[in-house]
Order: sequence, then structure tokens, then C-alpha cells
Amino acid sequence: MKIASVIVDVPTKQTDRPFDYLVPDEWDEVIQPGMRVIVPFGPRKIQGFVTEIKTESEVKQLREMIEPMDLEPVLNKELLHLGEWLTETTLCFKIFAYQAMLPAALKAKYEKKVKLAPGMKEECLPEAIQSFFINNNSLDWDKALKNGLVSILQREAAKGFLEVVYVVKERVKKKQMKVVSPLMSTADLKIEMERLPSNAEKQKQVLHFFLDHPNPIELRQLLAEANASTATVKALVEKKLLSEEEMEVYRDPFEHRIFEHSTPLPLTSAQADVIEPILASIESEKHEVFLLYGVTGSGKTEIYLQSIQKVIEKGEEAIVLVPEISLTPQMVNRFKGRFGDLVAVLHSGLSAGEKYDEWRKIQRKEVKVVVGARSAIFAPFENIGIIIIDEEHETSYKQEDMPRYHARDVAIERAKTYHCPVVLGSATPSLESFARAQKKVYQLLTLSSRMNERPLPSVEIVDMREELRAGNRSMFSRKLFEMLKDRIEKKQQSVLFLNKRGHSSFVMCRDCGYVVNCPNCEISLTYHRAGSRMKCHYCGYEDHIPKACPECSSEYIRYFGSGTQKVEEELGKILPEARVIRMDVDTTGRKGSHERLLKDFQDGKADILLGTQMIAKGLDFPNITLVGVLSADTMLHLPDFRSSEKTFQLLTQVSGRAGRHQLPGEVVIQTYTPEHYSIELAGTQNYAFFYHREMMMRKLHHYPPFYYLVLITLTHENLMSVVSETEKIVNFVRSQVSNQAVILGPAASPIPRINNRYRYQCLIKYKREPHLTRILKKILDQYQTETKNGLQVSIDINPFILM
Ligand SMILES: Nc1ncnc2c1ncn2[C@@H]1O[C@H](COP(=O)(O)OP(=O)(O)OP(=O)(O)O)[C@@H](O)[C@H]1O
Ligand SMILES: [Zn+2]
Ligand SMILES: [Zn+2]
Repeated sequence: MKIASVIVDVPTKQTDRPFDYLVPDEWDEVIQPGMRVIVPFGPRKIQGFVTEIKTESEVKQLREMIEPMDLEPVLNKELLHLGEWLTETTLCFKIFAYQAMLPAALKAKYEKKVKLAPGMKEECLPEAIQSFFINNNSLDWDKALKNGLVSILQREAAKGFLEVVYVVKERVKKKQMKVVSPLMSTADLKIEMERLPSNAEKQKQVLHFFLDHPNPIELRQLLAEANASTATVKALVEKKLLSEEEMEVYRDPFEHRIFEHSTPLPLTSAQADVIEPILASIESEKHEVFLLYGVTGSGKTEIYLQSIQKVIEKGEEAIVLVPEISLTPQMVNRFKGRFGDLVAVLHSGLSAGEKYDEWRKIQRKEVKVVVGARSAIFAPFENIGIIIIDEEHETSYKQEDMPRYHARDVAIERAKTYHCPVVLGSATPSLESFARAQKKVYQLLTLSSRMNERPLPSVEIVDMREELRAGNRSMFSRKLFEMLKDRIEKKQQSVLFLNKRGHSSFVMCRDCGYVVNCPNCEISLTYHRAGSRMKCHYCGYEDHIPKACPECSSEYIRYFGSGTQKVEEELGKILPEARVIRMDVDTTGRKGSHERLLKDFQDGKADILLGTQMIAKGLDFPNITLVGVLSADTMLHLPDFRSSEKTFQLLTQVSGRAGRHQLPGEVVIQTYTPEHYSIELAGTQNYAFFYHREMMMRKLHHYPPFYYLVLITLTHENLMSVVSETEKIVNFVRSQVSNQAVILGPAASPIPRINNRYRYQCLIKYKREPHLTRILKKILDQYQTETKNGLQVSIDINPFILM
């Protein structure tokens, strides 16, 4: 008998290893590594991944697995291996690593049900519960709980009348359609048609249809076109003239869209220079990492497209990652327009079913290119020829829950396996990547000017303190107001950007400054217009907005809303003639609305596009000649050592939306801290200066890329325990690492309490600590097995959020 090693879906320290199971004879031919199976585990039936098939096991008494969940492996050999690497490098449970690689639809859910035991009849049961089991029906556990039936069911189960079963339920079914096809040649079909009795008018009509259209056709369509009924088709199927089959159809999220076909553009000489080494790497199958540093509008996307072209010609596959927020229809169009049906798209706007379908196309090798957000890095290709990460500086490439991986690291790991290049593209590379390029770990490729030498937009920085002194209390500086007016007169378009990150919408008393906080978490409640309520984004706590201030009883309670609404109102007052499209979470919540709003703007249905982060990237509209940033500094003051870098990147990206085509562009940045270097340098769009300046700061304060970071966070309901345990960990780490490492803590996390759990942290900064992984594992071993006392420990290697 074969034996399968299985990683079971029980995420704990003790179960984070393969368990061996016998493969029953009936599944002997079927079970392969990379398949999901159902196995018995203690009294339960659970899901697991087969990682290996073998013939011997050290364990004597093995249990049999129950059944496979897949007909073919969902993880190939390389991905199984990658899962081990993920586990090692991010210190996550193996089961999380494998689950992260699959679309959500494959993360099965279990349902507990109560059924009649075999051979039992409902009459044996007490009358109160009989009705639930008529016709061998089963009763959902949840329903039993709700109806207070558990104890009565338990009694019957003890007598052996009832049993509990676990049903694994896939959330998404493959979408099926019925397809009808002729079972013989046209000539034979014609003979058969003439043999039909003369009163079989309808049947003849259907066969006649197939004489003209001999290809398989969807049943629905056949019924419409041949004006037939299902009964008629059924009769022909019974006569074995036609066949009717269920076929898998893909839900195509872009079904009703026509992609304008594009052909490769002749490259400029600057583009030709940067693509050459990439093509050479593809050609020679030599793994290399390129950092494509190209200013906004320099034609990076065309480099991606033509590199992919080469990969496809070689019969290989390409993965393109873009940040979720810039996975706009415009971006997708550029890939679909060039490679048509060879492109699969994966992003969070798709339903679980649609994502699953896109994933299936990749798994079946029906597409050659996948364009997607972070998790698309796990696309189940087996012949990868290039991996491209656009806007590589984006922090959304780092996943914040287990497995806490960075897509860039995964990309490089996979590319090593496939001996292919990785291209990291950005107009504002992350400090880490640019430093690596300086050290020649990555190969730097530079596009230093815009297409056809079009100038970068000119940027003006406006000091809002001056405005206030001059008596202007509005959120628009005089300069920005004049320019907006000017563009409306010239019939050109403007983009107004409001940085939302940093100040969310909170509720404050105007008299005493009291801000309403969550009672469970040390964080302000967020204002929600719907129902006039306040919500906590961490624990879900909800409440009505108070009529009077709980602190001073004043009635002047004010909502500091998302801001965009307020800007829109104010625009209406000062520029009533302006047509405004507002894009924020409120206006883009419905499916397709994002796309529609952009389309309207593109079609010139508005003068001003007003929005948050979601309009900062990827837009390439010819008529935009003005970009206004309403408040540049909201992000500068976050407790995050990357806040200057993020501010610089964001301002540069938004500015890049202006003047990309014939018309020259202008940018106005409003700020209260014009002297801050990241704002000043964003004004001159000088990445090189910014890089040097910021590197000095990082060196001074021992931050990346000079040092690596590890963040250990402990949480507990009791403040004293969390402090003392963090202290222990700090001491332990200190005793184990070299004196080059800097250990900070114990310190309260920037958000010191979430959901009534206190949070303390220890931050390790280090350059070279060969034993650090072992040390961290030891900490996890100790705390993840000792969960009894309620203490939780999480470790984030190379953290991006220090909260
Ligand atoms: N070789 C070329 N010949 C003519 N036009 C080109 C060429 N390459 C790119 N373009 C055009 O130049 C414009 C800017 O290019 P693209 O959007 O690719 O720049 P980008 O560097 O990706 O910009 P961003 O980082 O700001 O998104 C696009 O409209 C694109 O179609
Ligand atoms: Zn008050
Ligand atoms: Zn809360």
C-alpha cells in the first residue's frame, strides 16, 4: 500500500509537520503530491495537502485517508517546494504557505451536520426532532444550535441513532454549460435526417441546422437559433445522432469589453538600450534581477510588453504584478490589447468564482500571461520566462498576515528556479532596491526622460501657512484656485488629490477637542455616514454618534469626514461651473463603478477628477494638464520610518499624471511643511537627491537598507503579563545575538491595545546574524505551544508596518 505525507489544516505548532496516511487501494492510482485530500484527524475529518508519496513510514499504525478533494494536483512540484521556502523564510505554518498559493474559492469550508445513523429511521427519534430527518435529510449543526437541540441530539447520538458528519463544502462550483454536438459527419447526418418520419418536423429542423453549422453549440443558443425545444434535442440525443455534454465555462470578467488591438511600437533608442539586457537574459536563460528606473511616462510598460512578447515566442510564460490600486481597466487594456486571450487577470475586484476561473486558465495552460496583484506571484505556471513587478516600491507587495511574504522575494526565488529574469520597475524605486542596484546586486536600467523628450511637469509648492496669514481660510490656495479656473476656461482637465492615509474620518468635539475612541482599542472610531454611526476598524465595535460631547457636554460635535465629500462641496461653492467626478471608497464601492467613472472622465464628461490614493497611479489621459495636491503632509507624521519615502513617492507619482502627452503639465502641492526635504525634493522631482538624503537618515538611525528588521509583537489581555513576557523575550534575544545588533523594547506598540488585548513589541535591527532564524524559531516554539496562558506572539521579518 502507498503512503501519503499530508500537511493537515490545523495551524498549530504541534501539527506543523507532515502526517502519514495509508492510501486506500481504490485511490492508489489517483493520489499525487500537490492534491488536497480529506483525512481523519483525531475524531475529526479535515483537509490536507499531500506533499509526498512513499512506500514506508516510521509510524506503525497508520490510518487510511478518506478521499481526494481534487482530480489533479492544485500545487505543482515547484510550488510545493516554494511552500517550504516560504515557511522557512517567513516562519509561518506550512498549511498557511500552501493555502496562500490557492485562490480563495479553493479554501474549503467545513459544515457540520447531524444525520441518521446507517440503517436508522426517523421514527426511532423523539417526535420533537423527527421532522428534521424525514427522507434521510440531515440537520445543520448551526441550526441545531440555534434551535437549542444539541442536548437532545446528543442523547440520540449516544444511543446510536444519530451521527455527526463533516461535509466539506467548496464555496464555488465550476460553472457548467450544456453543449450539443453532432455525433457523425455532415453527410451521414443528412442521410439520417431523411430517414426520420415525415411528422418529425422539429427534429429535422434541428438536424438541418447542424448541416449548416457542424460545430458544437451551447444548448441555449441552439434552442434559440433552431427554434427548437429541449424535448426535440433530447429525442435526437436518444437516437444517438447528437450528444449533449456538460462543459466547464469560464466566467469572463471582461466578457463585454472589446480590446483595441495594439502592436509593438518601434522603440526609442533609450528604450532599445534598456530592453537589450532583458532580452539577452531571456535568451540565455540566465537569472538576473533588473531594476528599471524610469521617470513617469518614460515608456516602461512598452518595455514590459515587448519582453513578454519574446517570452511567449519562446513558448514560455510571464507573470506581471501591479499594485491592486493601479489594476485599473486602463492597465489591463494594455496587456489584453497586446496579447488578447493569452492574458489572465487576477485582482480583488473579481468575485471568488471569477478568480477561480482565471486561475483555472493558468493551471490548464490556456493563457501565457497573468497580470495581477500580490498573490498572482503564485500563479501555477511551470515554464516561467519572466517576472515583472511594476511600481516595485509599493508597500502592498508585502503581505501583513501569515505568511508575511514580500512578493519581490518570492519572484526572485521562483525566477532562480526557472533561470529567468525579474524586472522591477518604478519611477521612484524603494530605497532597498536602489541600494541593491548601486551595489550591483541588481542591474540598473535607466529611462531618464519622458517619451519624445516631453518635459516633466513644473511643480509649485504652496505654503498654506502663508495663505492663512493672508486671510485665506479655504482649503484651496489662491494659486490653485486660479489655475483650476484657468483649466476650465481652456477646456482642459485637472486632477485633485487628497491624501487620505494618515487621517481617517473621526468624530471630535469642537469645544474641548475630545475624540471618540473605541472602548476596546486605543484608536479613534471611524465615522460612517450610512446610519450616522461610528465604527472601530480593528474590533468591529459600533455606536451612534453622540448628540453631546461625553467630556464637556458641548453640542458642537464635528465629523472629520473622508475629506473628498467636503472638498466636493467647497468646489461647488467656489467653482460652481466645474463638473466634478469624485472617486473614493464611497463612490467606487459597486462593481464596475471605478471603471465607469474613469471612462466618463476620459470621455471629457468632467473637468476635475477628485480622489484619494486610487487616482495616484497608472492614469494616462492626454487632456490632464493640472494636478493639485491638497495636503501633502498628512502622511509625513505617521510613526513609520518610511513616511518620508512614501510621501516623496506619492507626490512624484501624482505629479506624473500631468502633461504626459502634447499639452504641458503643471502641479501645485499645498503643504504646511514646505521645508521638509521629501516635499521640497518631490517639487524638483529629483530622485537622486532624495535617495542620498534619505540614505543618510537611514544610516544614522540604523534602518533599512543598512540594517534588517524583525518585529516581535506580543498581545495579552493583562498588561502586566504582556510587559513581563516581552521583557523576557528582549533579554533572551539580547543574550543570543552579537553586539552589532540593536534591540529596542519592550515598548508599547503604536496601537497599544486592540480588542482589549494589550500590545507590546520588540524591534531587532541587525546586519548579520547567522543564527537569528534559529533564535526566532525557538521563541515561536515556546510561545506557540504554550497558548494556555493566552499570550500571543507574532514575528514579522522585514516588517512594513510597525504598528
Ligand atoms: N516607443 C514608443 N513610441 C511611441 N509611444 C510610446 C512608446 N513607448 C511608450 N509610448 C507611449 O508613451 C506613453 C507613456 O508610456 P508608459 O505609460 O508606458 O510610461 P510608464 O513609464 O509606464 O509611465 P508611468 O510609470 O507613469 O505609469 C504611453 O502613452 C505610451 O503608449
Ligand atoms: Zn467636548
Ligand atoms: Zn475596537
